Amino acid sequence: MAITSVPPGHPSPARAAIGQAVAARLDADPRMQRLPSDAIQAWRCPGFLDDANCDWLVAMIEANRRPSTLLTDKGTNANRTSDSCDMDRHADGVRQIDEYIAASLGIAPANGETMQGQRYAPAQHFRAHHDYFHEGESYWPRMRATGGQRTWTAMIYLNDVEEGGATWFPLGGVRAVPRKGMALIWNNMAVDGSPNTATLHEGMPVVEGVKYIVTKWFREEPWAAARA
Ligand SMILES: O=C(O)CCC(=O)C(=O)O
Ligand SMILES: [Fe+2]
Repeated sequence: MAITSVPPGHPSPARAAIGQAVAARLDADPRMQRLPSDAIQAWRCPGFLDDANCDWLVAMIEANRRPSTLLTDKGTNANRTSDSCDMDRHADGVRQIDEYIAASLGIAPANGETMQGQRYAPAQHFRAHHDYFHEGESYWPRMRATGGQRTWTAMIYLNDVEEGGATWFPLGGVRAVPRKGMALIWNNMAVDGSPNTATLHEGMPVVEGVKYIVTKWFREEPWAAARA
């Protein structure tokens, strides 16, 4: 996930096929709005999750949050200053939301990593990064063996933020402003199935208020921890 100058990975027909199938499904879903970009495939979906489920997830994040960690050879936690928590995928409520997100993308729930909750207080942010794994970094063999690349990301904003906290793709030309219940969904791969460097994105600093989100990262294959 660190930003390096070496190519982050290679083309992959399997990932290209996943990208095509999910994009076609989202384009056919009247709830989804494709975001204009030549460089990345991204959709927003206002009202994806209802208020009661958003409030329930916020309460879970409040109960379980701890300072965020990052998977990288170079980064430090200064890159991600929010609090995070893993949502228990087996818990009643989380499982249904997991399945709802997976069904919306048309990806098997088993390919989804554990849903992550995040809370950003004023000035907290998630600096520019890619969600895919850099295949040159030391963690890659371990990731390849446990589900492979992160292909798609689905994020849900759980509240309205007074000011700040937008998700910005500076190379993709996309900026999403948090709205309670809105989903932001994007393909981390390019059309040829290689990691798309233009998916670089950041969670901009919250200026006023608190920002809550949940993120689902989907692997190209079933995620090892979910196979058990
Ligand atoms: O907080 C945001 O808007 C971005 C979060 C993000 O990039 C992630 O969870 O991977
Ligand atoms: Fe991200």
